[in-house]
Amino acid sequence: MTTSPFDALIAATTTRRSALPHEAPLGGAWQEQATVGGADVESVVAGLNERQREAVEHRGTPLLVTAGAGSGKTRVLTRRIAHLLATGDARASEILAITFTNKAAAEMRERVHALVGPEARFMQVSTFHSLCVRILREHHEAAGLRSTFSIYDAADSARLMKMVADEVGIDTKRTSERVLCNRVSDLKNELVGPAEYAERFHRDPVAKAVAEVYPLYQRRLADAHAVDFDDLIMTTVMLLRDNAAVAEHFHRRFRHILVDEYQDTNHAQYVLVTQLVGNGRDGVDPGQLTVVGDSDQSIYAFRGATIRNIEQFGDDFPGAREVILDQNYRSTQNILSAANAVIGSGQGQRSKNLWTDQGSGDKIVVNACPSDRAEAQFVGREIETLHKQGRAWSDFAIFFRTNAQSRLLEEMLMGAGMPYRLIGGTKFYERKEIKDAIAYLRAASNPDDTVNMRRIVNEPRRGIGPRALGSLLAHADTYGVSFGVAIAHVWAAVARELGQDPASTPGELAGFDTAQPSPDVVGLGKAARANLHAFWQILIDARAADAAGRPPAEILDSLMDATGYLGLLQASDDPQDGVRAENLAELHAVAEDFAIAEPDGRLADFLERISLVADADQLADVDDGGQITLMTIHTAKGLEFPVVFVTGMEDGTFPHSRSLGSASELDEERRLAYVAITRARELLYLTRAGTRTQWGTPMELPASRFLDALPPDVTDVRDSLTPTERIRAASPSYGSGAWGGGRVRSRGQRRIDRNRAGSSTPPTQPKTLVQVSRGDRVNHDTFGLGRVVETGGSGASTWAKVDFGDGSVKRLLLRYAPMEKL
Ligand SMILES: Nc1ncnc2c1ncn2[C@@H]1O[C@H](COP(=O)(O)OP(=O)(O)OP(=O)(O)O)[C@@H](O)[C@H]1O
Ligand SMILES: [Mg+2]
Repeated sequence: MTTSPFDALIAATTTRRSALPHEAPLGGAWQEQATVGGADVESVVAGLNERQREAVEHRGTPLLVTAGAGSGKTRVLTRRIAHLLATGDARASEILAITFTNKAAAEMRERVHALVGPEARFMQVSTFHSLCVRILREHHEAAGLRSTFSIYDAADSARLMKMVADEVGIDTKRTSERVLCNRVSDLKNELVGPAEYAERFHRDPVAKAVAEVYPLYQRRLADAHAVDFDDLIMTTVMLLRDNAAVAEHFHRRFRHILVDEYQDTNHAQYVLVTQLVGNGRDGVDPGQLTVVGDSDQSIYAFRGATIRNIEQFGDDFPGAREVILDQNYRSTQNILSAANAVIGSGQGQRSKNLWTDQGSGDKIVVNACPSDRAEAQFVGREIETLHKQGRAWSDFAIFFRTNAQSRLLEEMLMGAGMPYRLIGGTKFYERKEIKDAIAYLRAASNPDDTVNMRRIVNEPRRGIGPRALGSLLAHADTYGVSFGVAIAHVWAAVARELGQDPASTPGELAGFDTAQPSPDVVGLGKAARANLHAFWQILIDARAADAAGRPPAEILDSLMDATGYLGLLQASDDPQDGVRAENLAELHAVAEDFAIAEPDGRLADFLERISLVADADQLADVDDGGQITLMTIHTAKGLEFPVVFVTGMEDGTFPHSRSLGSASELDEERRLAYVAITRARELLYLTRAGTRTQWGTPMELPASRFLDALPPDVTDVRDSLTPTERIRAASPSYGSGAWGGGRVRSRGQRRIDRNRAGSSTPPTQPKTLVQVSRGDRVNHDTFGLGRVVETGGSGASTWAKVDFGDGSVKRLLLRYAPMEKL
């Protein structure tokens, strides 16, 4: 088995003990200790300004560091850890730092390492999710889980939700499984369990549906020995709440807890932090908590993040000290003035005053291009020119609001032969063949994982149609076993028919207790039975290989070969199948890399590793060999680049069309604009397109309202529109005519995935206005059923106030609202 990071922590403590000079005068451990002792406290605080230094040196009470973007919050956290170690105030194993992405965690570990030496590796730096996985794996029994529990990502959860909705007879055409998943996710982020939710009074039908599916969804997850992403946090919170001994263990272990990007923590994460800090009632002094954040960079409200956590830090942790940083070290003054102006133009935001002593720098280029294609070309030309002037490719980042915008930019870069990497986007792990291959690995690792088992049982086709599927499901139901075990029963029956003894295969490999009688599944054809037998045997062989310590890459290869999955792709003359086969080769490479990093890593460890790869982590995999970075603004949080292009600065693109009906969502878009602008160190470009093709229809969009906020003296406005285009693009009402014939997407297409950073949500398709008047009943994609209580405005700016029950009345611009009249 792999050593868990916690084992490493324990080892660290042991090392320190045996590393006393009189016990071990020579050897690695002792030298390690010498390096730590040798870290010089002064060098750790060198170059910090007075306030930063104050935060780094503070001891004794909880500490909140608030500051605008680029003022050194993350730097303070890193230096503070190094300072705790260098002064001997803490051992590395007593430190827990929580970052937003795994990439940020790796960076922090590296920086501390550079400051204090190898002891850094014994501290725990991770994201909330990775931390919880580790806690749950370590205490799985107390948490009521198997050690090999699966982690379902958003797509797995949606598929499970679909099955559950079908089971209870909820029409997912009316209330899509995504909507149900989002609601359940919101509830989990608020730590509201299924029983508690069921007790509430629900007026609106979506809420009623949620109350119905939530308990069953949880039961099906438990049946499959799986947890979804939100469960990771909620289950850990329950574990620490209900199990005092486990909680005390962590209070003793983590004496210093540091959280970056605190403005983006949700309620569940906040509770987790307070639990880890402890309250002293178990006889262990509360841990020392340090959090840093910027409420103006809160961009995850859609995942339940709340700046309440920052605003009420003082109440939550009495006696807390607050340190406010104001000097920015990242950007030029022009960039900062633009950021100040954009954030200050919101209603809900306080004014910001970021400043630097680095000088005003170049002006911000604002350019309107005739089309999205022309915009991509403009970006390409600028990058080429700057590159010729000596800038490295890695200096450039191109941002967009939604992933759908990346394709044209990619085509342009590919066409021009410029090296780039796309972070997020068509995510590797979301490709069908990759999901299939991982489903095979998961099904091998956990025979009860129903979602993945069902995904592959007929993939590639092995004659398991709806009828055979029905027989298997009925069997599972009758005998109270999982879907996988139903297949195992077929395998056993066929084996007996072939004169073999199923009991000669150990239960861990077969997926059920082979010593017990296994009833046959009724209603299956001969071919289906033979195929299921072969299918299950392949999974048994994979389990045997895993048990024998074979590396995950090898298990993957034999699964792909034995099932014929790879063979079919290779034999196909569809070029896309060729790409799919290449992607599988890429997955093989991922597994090999894993084996290098964790030579003893088993299949379950590999699966855990890949379920936690956040989008931004792809950054870590690429050397800085000079590539332009393409990413959504959400994934850019915390990062910085010398030259930044923010594209798609149009009302309806950015701010996103979905946000236009709600002041609070518009404020969130504004904060996103502030995050985007403050990533730039030296040069900033804000570009927009007069027409943009969305869902196959070219649309004319007016300039983003965020551009209006920019102070004229810091911008260099280059307008490549013709005068007519300019007039058209300036008139919001013009657009609605052009959209008249727009294709209206089906409901399920609109809101794709709220759970994912970088929001891959495609812009809502503007369409002919819904005509509604007071009293009409409507169905909104996200909010469900409601009644119109007021209407106003005219033409493209017609709005309606809709009461969706739950006490929520929303004002929606009809032009953008994904809503139909009933
Ligand atoms: N005292 C300082 N002297 C020189 N450079 C500094 C100082 N403090 C921070 N920096 C640099 O300024 C940049 C921004 O710092 P950092 O990333 O820590 O800011 P932040 O507040 O965490 O930003 P964000 O809000 O975007 O996460 C980094 O390049 C950092 O190295
Ligand atoms: Mg930061």
